Amino acid sequence: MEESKRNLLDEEAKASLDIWRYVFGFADIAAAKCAIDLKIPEANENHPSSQPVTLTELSSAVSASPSHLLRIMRFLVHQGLFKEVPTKDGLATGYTNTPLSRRMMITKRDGKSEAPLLLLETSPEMLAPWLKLSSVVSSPVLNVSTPPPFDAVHGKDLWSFAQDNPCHSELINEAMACDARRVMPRVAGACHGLFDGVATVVDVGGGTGETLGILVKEFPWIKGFNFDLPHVIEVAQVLDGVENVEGDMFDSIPACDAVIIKWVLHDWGDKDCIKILKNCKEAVPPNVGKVLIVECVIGEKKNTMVVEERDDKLEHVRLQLDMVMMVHTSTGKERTLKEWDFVLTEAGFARYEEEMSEKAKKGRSNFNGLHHPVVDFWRREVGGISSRNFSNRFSASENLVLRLEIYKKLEKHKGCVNTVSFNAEGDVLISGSDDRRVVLWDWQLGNVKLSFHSGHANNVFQAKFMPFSDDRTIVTCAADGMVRRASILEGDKVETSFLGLHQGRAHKLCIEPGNPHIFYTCGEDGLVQRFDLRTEAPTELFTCQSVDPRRRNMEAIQLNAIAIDPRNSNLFAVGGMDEYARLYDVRRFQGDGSNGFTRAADHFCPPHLIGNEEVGITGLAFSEQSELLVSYNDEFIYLFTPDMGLGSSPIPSSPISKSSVSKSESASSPKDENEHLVPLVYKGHKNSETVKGVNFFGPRSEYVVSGSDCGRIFIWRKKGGELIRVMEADRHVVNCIEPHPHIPVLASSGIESDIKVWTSKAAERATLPENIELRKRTPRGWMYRVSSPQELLAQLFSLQNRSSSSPEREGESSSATGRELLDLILTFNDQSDDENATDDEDGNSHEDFFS
Ligand SMILES: C[S@@+](CC[C@H](N)C(=O)[O-])C[C@H]1O[C@@H](n2cnc3c(N)ncnc32)[C@H](O)[C@@H]1O
Repeated sequence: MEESKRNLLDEEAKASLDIWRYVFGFADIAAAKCAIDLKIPEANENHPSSQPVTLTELSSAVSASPSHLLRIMRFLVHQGLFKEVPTKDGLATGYTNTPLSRRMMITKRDGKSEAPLLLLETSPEMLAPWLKLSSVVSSPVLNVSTPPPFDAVHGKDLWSFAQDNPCHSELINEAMACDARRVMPRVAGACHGLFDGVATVVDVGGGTGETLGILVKEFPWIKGFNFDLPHVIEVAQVLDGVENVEGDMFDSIPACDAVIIKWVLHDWGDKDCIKILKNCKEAVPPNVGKVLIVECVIGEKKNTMVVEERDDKLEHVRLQLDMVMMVHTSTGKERTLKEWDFVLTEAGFARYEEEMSEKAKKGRSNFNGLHHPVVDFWRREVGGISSRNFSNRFSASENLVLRLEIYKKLEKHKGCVNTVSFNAEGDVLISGSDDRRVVLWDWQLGNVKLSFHSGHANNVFQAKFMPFSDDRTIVTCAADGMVRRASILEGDKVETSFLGLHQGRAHKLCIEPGNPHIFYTCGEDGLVQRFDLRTEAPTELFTCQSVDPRRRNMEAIQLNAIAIDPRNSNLFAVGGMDEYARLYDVRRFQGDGSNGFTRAADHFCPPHLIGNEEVGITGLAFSEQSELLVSYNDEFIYLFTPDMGLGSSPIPSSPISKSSVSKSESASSPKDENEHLVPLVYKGHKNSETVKGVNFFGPRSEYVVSGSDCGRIFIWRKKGGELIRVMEADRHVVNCIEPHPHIPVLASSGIESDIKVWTSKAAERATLPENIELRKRTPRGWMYRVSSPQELLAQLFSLQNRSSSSPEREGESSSATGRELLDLILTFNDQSDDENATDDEDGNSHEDFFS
């Protein structure tokens, strides 16, 4: 037989069967509704013997006539809704549930049951308008004379009808809530990061609040506002973290950081839809606000007029839903991407992003999706970029900086916390403390994931995860001069080992970006070492020396800070006890520690500080644009662009000037003719005590952050240097501020033993405090925190060595050395008065580690 003929016959055969789906199709729905009404799935599920339920047992459980029930069950078993299987003794048969019938349990609120939706759609009020479908279609234009089907039957639109009929309103609300339970956990899962930094969310047309209830549980920092018509709000749930607000979305929507609008826009035609979207847009802050739309997208037609083979069997459901809109709403419709584009553009949204649910995505490739995520789409005001980039763009918002407030205080350490940093993913925070312990935190929950002794004999100054080590390799440096490695083994067992040593304290380490093996350390001995975890011993790169040729090889510059340029990991900068930040190029290292490499490739110093012996550098950071941020003690923070360098041999204008340029004089009248070469300055904080870090904040380093001796955190706009935020953090000095790698979250620590995690959750935007002048505090002496007699001795020896190995220093600045010595002793006395015993959890005292 010819192929075309055979096809025709096949089609005929199929049609002769399919026709009955239409003739008696309603029987499927009605029988399912009957099962729900009688609670047959519940009777099967709750049968005490966990045996198949016999007909007699079932009829008694649901109070139904056995003969009718038998026919209903025969039909539903044939439909695959229930199974009929032999009882254990094999003497009879009984019924059991299937996954499908479990989705029809009206008493279940598990996110799977669709029974309330089925009951709504099969209610007489919703069924009657279906019979009027043809009248809408035959009418060329929707106008007063041909009202939409629902209005034609009930004399008013659905929402007015619901307002006047509380029982029907309850059916709608229950149906919507059951859908929210199914969809929202998926939306929340896919929105990872989307709500970071979002303090307030309004759910427009939120029904009785189920959607927001799920969101605020998932993202507990959110304050939710459930916004709906008064008759819905009257019966809305009272939920923690959710406020119910009545109103009309066509008038206005309460101001918030983000709007969610789920299954609402499809109820309305384009004109109304654009009006609602405009109101959503107005409710959120310009440029950074988010509008999250949860709706389905109908597949586009191809030229052949065949619906694009888009993804999955759900396309049928989407098209059914479009029919529902035609019957039950006045102007509502499901939209294709093009149609969504139209309403979004008309509403003034410049950018948006479409996101498929994971299941819908999978369905695209394997066509077996029996799942029912009709909702597979949401859009964001800021779009066209990946989720991570999206959150990054978001984190740059000044609005978020102004809403930063303490989200969690992490309490476990028993001494000052000298270092905090995040892992690459950003879900774990690592800290190190004077108590010599390292703690890994689930900072979102505020829980300790792991706490272990670093193996250091003194205050841990830095602890960082090595990249691509699955967060199992940690490197540390400390006041004992040691550099150590901690390996997290199976069962969270930790092994620590010695890697290298500095004479005097080892303040900082920096890791080559993306390299799981290589990092650098610097210490008060002026030494910079390169560690490669694949080799046994570190490489001593060089000892930092004075820029003055007469002093070279005589006096090491104590180093406090080291940072790698993220754009060129060959370049790193160091800073310490003089005025110059030095930039080195590791490629110039020749292996013998001589000539080329020991000289820095470039030097940076604000002109007015050149020759100033009083200042030193405590913190360094590179921006994403290779700018270098330098924090000076007893002075300010400066931002150097790469072209501001003084070269490899900056020669002080005169013999090292003791009569340095006075700060105020130079700050107000920089001596640079090239105005653009003067580094930007950030002022207001105080950096006299401790070795204070400095950092950038924001995905493109839009902000500069620093702690202060007054216990506050200062945030400046990088561009222009304007101070925009001063946050109360600690009672004492704040040393360390670390930004989260992806989202607008900060961690801070200092002299107190807790860590503060800051998120943008404040309801109000903060303003600058009236009086930013610093509180007077008794200085403890710059950079001296001496917590044991042993450390005091070590510091004294170090000081003595530095002086004796530097006759010039002795000659020129013996008074400075004497002052350092006095500071040191006074500081120790001061601290030993109020210092608690810092025995760690293992019961080890400091002495144990010295022995
Ligand atoms: C299809 S339901 C969606 C409910 C909920 N968003 C969900 O998906 O579970 C539409 C909601 O929009 C609400 N609504 C209708 N007109 C409104 C208006 N003018 N202002 C605010 N809400 C409205 C209805 O009361 C209803 O709760």
